[in-house]
Amino acid sequence: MSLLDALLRQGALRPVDHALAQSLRRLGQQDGGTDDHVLVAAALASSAVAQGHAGLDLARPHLVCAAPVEWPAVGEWDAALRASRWVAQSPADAASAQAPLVLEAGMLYLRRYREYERRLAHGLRRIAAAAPQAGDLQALEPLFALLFPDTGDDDRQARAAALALLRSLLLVTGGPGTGKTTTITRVLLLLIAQANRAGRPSPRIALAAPTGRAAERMAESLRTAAGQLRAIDGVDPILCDALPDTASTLHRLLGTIPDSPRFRHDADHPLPFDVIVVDEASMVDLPLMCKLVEAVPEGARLILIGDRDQLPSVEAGDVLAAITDAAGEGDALPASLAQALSPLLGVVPMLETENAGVLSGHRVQLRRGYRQSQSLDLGPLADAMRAGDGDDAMRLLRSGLAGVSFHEDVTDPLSGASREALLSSWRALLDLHDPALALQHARRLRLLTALRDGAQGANVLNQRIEEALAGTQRDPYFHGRLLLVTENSYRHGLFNGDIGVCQHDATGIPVAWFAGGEAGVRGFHPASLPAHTGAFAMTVHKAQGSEFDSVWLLLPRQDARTLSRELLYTAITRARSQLHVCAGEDALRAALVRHAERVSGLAWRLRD
Ligand SMILES: Nc1ncnc2c1ncn2[C@@H]1O[C@H](COP(=O)(O)OP(=O)(O)OP(=O)(O)O)[C@@H](O)[C@H]1O
Repeated sequence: MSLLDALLRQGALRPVDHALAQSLRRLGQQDGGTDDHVLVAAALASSAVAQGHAGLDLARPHLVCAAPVEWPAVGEWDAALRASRWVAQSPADAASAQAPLVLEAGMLYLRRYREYERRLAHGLRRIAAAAPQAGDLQALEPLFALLFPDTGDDDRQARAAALALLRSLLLVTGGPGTGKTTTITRVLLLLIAQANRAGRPSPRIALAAPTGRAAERMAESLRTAAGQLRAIDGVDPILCDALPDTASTLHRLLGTIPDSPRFRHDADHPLPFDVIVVDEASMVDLPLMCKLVEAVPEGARLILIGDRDQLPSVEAGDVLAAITDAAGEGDALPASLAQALSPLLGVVPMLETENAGVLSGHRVQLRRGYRQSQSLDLGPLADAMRAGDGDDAMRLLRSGLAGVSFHEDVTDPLSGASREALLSSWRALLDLHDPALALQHARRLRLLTALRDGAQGANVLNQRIEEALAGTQRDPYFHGRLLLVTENSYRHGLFNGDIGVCQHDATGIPVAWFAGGEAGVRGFHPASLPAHTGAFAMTVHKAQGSEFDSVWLLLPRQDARTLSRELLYTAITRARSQLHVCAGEDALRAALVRHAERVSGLAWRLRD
């Protein structure tokens, strides 16, 4: 039996992956057939994209397919692909310009994804290469000193702000509460001051994030940070007035075209902004990042903010990780840059070479956490999980960190002692009649799970919670039910990940309320809503970009492929003041061993 048939028989391929291989087999029949190695690689390249990889790494097919089969030797596979008419080879293989597959640097891509990767790398290089007008940095020094009073070798927030003045492309990465938004607000204020001093109008600034909820949070944090700036003696309030106070989704920023994968803004119709700031960049996938970067106009700045240790985007990507890898880990700056920034930063570590790569000196990793909640000591556990250190994570969980409760071996938090703790919080929603208050209350508690389906999946958990709150004969939109929107609807202004609450009006008619709009809340008839589901429990993937006062994390009884250290890290860092972890040691350790690694060629495309 051929390897392709064996994979199919084992259920290791989706019908669509198999269909691609089958069509190549059929088309190749007149020319003496297509090698089985090529067919398998084609099916796996298609499957790879569905699993978030940019393509198939021939040396690591197990990342795409866990079937217990013997994979072809890399050399043999590579030779078969090179000999195939379906496979174009880099750099430019004119003879097979229409080939559906591309082989490059040991990776087999579906042509479209290789193009996204190539175009994204090209676009990032273009932005990084543009040096913005620095102006007189000395003149900005008094404002800079007010905004960053602790400037010293170790103040990375100050480093990020100073770099933003001289760089068109900047990545600001860091864990929750490391001051990413605070820093960016100050960066924007400096850019406004810089323009005004030079007699130019304030820059046109766009704030965006991949989901509606993340955009809302970004705008909220920015408004808070702007409020803090106004309180600093000596900061001109007119500069603060020029700060943006709203953010949109990336889709809205780029302008969706109904039934088209294209956007209104692209390379030919660039975005009408001078500074584009994107939060939660780890959630942006390869095609979207490519389209965004291409729409950044010549001379504009792009600032990407994110936490690379979080779960990568569901779609093909892990773009942020690849870009940060290309930018390098170190803090040292090329000598010319370090010297240029010395009026603001004093002495900074310098690189030994000026040519350390196109993205060197374009990234700052913020390390110090500022959101110190007395009640929640998450830092050490987050560090252990990020590092995949099972021993340390188990020790910390068992030792009882402030605000962290470990319910070891609990596989069902909806039964036993924890049941009432969870239900009583949600029951309070049944008695609230003010939608704004109910939405606020909804942020207090969330049950997060790694799975969508099965007894420990979000769907079943929601059904059980809803039954406990409103009975078996319940109205599907009972008063107090929480809803999660699962698709973007521009018509409604509702986006994947938005949370709403159902309330019955005085006449008993159900209305689904969501945050937003002039009044702070917007009501919809439930029948008119875009696709949605219950939201008392949700998957960690859906919770990305949101925070809750109290998080209950449930891990599956047995190891599951979706478990990874990134999933655990993302889940626990959603908690603001209390974290409950319901898990067994085996599942926890298995999750921490697994790295949600994504195959991508972006880092090498950006490196030289
Ligand atoms: N340099 C600083 N000194 C004191 N407090 C700070 C500093 N930087 C940030 N903070 C405070 O820390 C808290 C978190 O800051 P901020 O919201 O900017 O972090 P963040 O990294 O954007 O968080 P998140 O990942 O949740 O978006 C805020 O209350 C902010 O005021």
